[in-house]
Amino acid sequence: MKLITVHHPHSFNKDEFPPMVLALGYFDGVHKGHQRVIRTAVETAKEQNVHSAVMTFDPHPSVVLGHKHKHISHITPLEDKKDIMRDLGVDYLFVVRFTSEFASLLPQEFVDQYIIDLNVVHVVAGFDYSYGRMGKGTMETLPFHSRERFTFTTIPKLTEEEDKVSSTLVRESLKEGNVARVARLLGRPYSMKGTVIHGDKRGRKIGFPTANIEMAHTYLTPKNGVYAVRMRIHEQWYNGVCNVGFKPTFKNPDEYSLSIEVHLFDFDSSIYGEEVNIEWYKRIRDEQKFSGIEELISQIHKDKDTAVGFFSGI
Ligand SMILES: Cc1cc2nc3c(=O)[nH]c(=O)nc-3n(C[C@H](O)[C@H](O)[C@H](O)COP(=O)(O)O)c2cc1C
Ligand SMILES: Nc1ncnc2c1ncn2[C@@H]1O[C@H](COP(=O)(O)OP(=O)(O)OP(=O)(O)O)[C@@H](O)[C@H]1O
Repeated sequence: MKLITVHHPHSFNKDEFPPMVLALGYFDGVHKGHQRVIRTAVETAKEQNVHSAVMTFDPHPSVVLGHKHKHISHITPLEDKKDIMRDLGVDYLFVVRFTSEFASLLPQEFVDQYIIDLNVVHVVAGFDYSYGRMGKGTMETLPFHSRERFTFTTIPKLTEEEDKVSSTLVRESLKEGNVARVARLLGRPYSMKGTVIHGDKRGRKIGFPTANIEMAHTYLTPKNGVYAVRMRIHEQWYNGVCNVGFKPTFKNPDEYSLSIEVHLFDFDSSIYGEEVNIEWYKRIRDEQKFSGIEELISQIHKDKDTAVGFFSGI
């Protein structure tokens, strides 16, 4: 897959690219709705014997457009998005810098400069895709703006339990800790890359050694609490339990800092500095402040049983 970063105004012209089928969207999460859009682009390109392409933006438009909620954390940070696009068989990934100048392009200017001038012969986007200044361009206006230079496919709404599958719904589900729903929306478990760092070294003493994880990119963290997870180290997956939170049993509110720590089952090696991948499967409970270590230990035993039971059932 070729990665092309584009800064507005660009100076590419048609001859620099082969004919392409282009999927359009921000694609945070590359959820099942996005996958339909991208797979359709890849399949259509194969049928027409041309190349497939995806155009995404960076940073998220909300950062530049001054929305109340700016998305600076991601479901799939750009690095992970690239890997997923590659796995979906995309030939070209265009990452357009979403600047205020780019955002102010008229819909016709966007189509001329970012579709027609890049040698796109067919566009694929979802039913609610919008483009150009104030999002005035829609799938209804695309035939007019296309100047009959390309054709297009509109992907109908994909739903899950009557809700539209969307990046917003994935973000909300992560905020509620509903990682099981997130996995249904993404078509794969939520996953996060990171590095094992040093913690307070208390875990081993209480019989549950934990790997403290520093996230590699700007991931959204699921709601504080305890989860059944899998963690990959050196290509090998292990089951475990993860606590996301402040460890209120041991810390005072003035020293709260968020930690993500994983206790793996059947594992006993030193892994400081290792790069790992965590997959989130099921929320078990809220993080609690226990009145003593013994209570915490007996609760973690129960958490472990819950997670073992969960993994033996799938
Ligand atoms: C499955 C699991 C559940 C946990 N639940 C809580 C909790 O509810 N409250 C809390 O204060 N700490 C909780 N912890 C965090 C422990 O306090 C922490 O693992 C221990 O203090 C070791 O921290 P360290 O690795 O930084 O030394 C949990 C840890 C694990 C692995
Ligand atoms: N559920 C869906 N069904 C069909 N197409 C979708 C669906 N969700 C998104 N798309 C399409 O995928 C492309 C990328 O979507 P985009 O990332 O812009 O928004 P989104 O997933 O709807 O998230 P948000 O919650 O931020 O609006 C767009 O063309 C969009 O119309």
